[in-house]
Amino acid sequence: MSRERIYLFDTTLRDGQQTPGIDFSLEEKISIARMLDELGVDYVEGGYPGANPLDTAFFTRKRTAKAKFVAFGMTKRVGVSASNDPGLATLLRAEADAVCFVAKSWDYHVRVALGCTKDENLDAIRASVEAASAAGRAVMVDCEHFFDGFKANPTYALACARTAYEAGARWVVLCDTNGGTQPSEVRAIVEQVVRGGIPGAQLGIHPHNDTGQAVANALAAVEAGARQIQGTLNGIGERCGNANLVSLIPTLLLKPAYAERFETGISPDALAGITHLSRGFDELLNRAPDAQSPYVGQSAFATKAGIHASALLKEPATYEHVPPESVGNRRRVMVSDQGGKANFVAELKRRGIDVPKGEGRLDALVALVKEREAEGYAYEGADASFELLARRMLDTVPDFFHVTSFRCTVERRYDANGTLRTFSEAVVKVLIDGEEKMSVAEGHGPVNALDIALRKDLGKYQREIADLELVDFKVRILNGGTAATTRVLIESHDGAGARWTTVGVSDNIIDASFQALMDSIVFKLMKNRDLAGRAAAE
Ligand SMILES: CC(=O)SCCNC(=O)CCNC(=O)[C@H](O)C(C)(C)COP(=O)(O)OP(=O)(O)OC[C@H]1O[C@@H](n2cnc3c(N)ncnc32)[C@H](O)[C@@H]1OP(=O)(O)O
Ligand SMILES: CC(=O)C(=O)O
Repeated sequence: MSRERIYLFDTTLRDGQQTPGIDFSLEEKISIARMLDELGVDYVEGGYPGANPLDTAFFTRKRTAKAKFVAFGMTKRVGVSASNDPGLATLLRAEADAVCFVAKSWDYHVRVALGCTKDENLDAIRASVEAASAAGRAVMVDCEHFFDGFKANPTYALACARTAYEAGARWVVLCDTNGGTQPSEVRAIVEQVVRGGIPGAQLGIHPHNDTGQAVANALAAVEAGARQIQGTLNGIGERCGNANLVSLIPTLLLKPAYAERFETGISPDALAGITHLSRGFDELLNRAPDAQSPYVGQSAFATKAGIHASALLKEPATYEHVPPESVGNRRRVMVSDQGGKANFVAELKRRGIDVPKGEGRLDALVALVKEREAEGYAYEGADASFELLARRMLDTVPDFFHVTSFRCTVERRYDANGTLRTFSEAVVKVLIDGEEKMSVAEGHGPVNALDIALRKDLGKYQREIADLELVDFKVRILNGGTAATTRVLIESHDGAGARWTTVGVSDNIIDASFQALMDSIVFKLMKNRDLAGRAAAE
């Protein structure tokens, strides 16, 4: 049975640019357009030429090789002809394969926002579509607020959509601009539009995520007949975002309900690169990826639960809805107080430690981890501290050096210029091969001073830790008050590109930080000797 084609339209560079806090540079727009082109979407909407110099510059040449490159803009203004509308002229001068107009389709907006008659708006839609078609562009019309408009005045909303279709638009796109429409309403309204004379093969959906259902709304529209979906990478977009193409694409390709009926332009290889793409896009946005993101998040195929891990390791399908490799993600069986022996055996194996499930020392390790987690440690996020703990119990960890004491002071006083400042100083005494070394350092705060002092003179190990860097420091107070237990997580990396996280817990924040720092240095020394860290680069 032949499958029907679903067309994917990406608006990361236009609606995504309307996300609070997101502002792409020209170079970023160029590289995102390339990423989308390689992914295999059908349309890349580049922005709004004429709205700002950057978007105008972006449209001085076509930015995609395979995908159709789309310029966005509003329909002509009422009161001027299409040929005399400066906004429309800029749009048609843009180097693009297609033009996507935003048109009003809610009579309330026509009255309040445009301040014109309903017929004048219909004329503007018709004239704009005809002008862009005459200029050789494929035309799409985003019917803004279509669903709210249809609920208020179905005859007029449908008239706007039909005007666009009859004037020659290739796609009429129904927008849930305010994002409040529910999937059942989307399905019912799209069905009525198809019955109202616009073929599904020319209908698209542009859902917003204000009730967390943009993806569900896109799928509901497809089920009702629409064949174009507009969305963005990682779901960015105005307010709560747009339909997340990174969630939609795997669903369309992997779920039989869609995969058996429809095809898209996305290849299985591109699908297998989607985790990498999604995380690379977050990197470009300079933000941490959402661990719980469907399909591509770090936790999407992770389990802490002992009962799950035990079955998962027998047959992955017991707890996985699709194979993680199909989207380029990986299975993670984590160790924590929720885990049983199966979690530990799997995680230890990944780290190169083979231990049978019946081994007594394994029971002791599981019990120790649960006991320490009750005290406040969290090993699921502190891979290196877990590995050191396990190796101390099941293997060996060399006694590289021994810190005999440390002291930190914080002083708040006026400096020589009369400015009130804080000064932090640390003194660390270390025993290496029976020889005691003392280091003193100043830092931006006590933990920084301690870190500098600890790493200032580690004798024969000094050169080995030169490329060790602390990249993140997280403090969590586990119970209230100034006498609270504090958990510190430190993320480190080295010149070889490996990353690892260590944990310390104490009722003193400096002591908790010190434990995490010590684990990080010992782990690095172990890693240098190939005694640990086989999983640290993953
Ligand atoms: C739902 C969406 O996401 S649509 C996309 C929204 N994105 C953007 O607005 C980003 C880019 N926009 C801009 O840079 C500017 O708004 C511009 C350049 C387009 C227009 O700027 P200005 O001319 O200064 O107008 P301003 O932004 O103040 O107001 C919008 C005008 O467009 C009119 N307008 C809005 N939608 C339409 C439409 N579909 N067709 C015709 N006119 C429209 C409004 O009535 C208003 O006109 P008015 O100034 O006579 O009241
Ligand atoms: C066009 C658009 O972005 C919207 O209606 O939400």
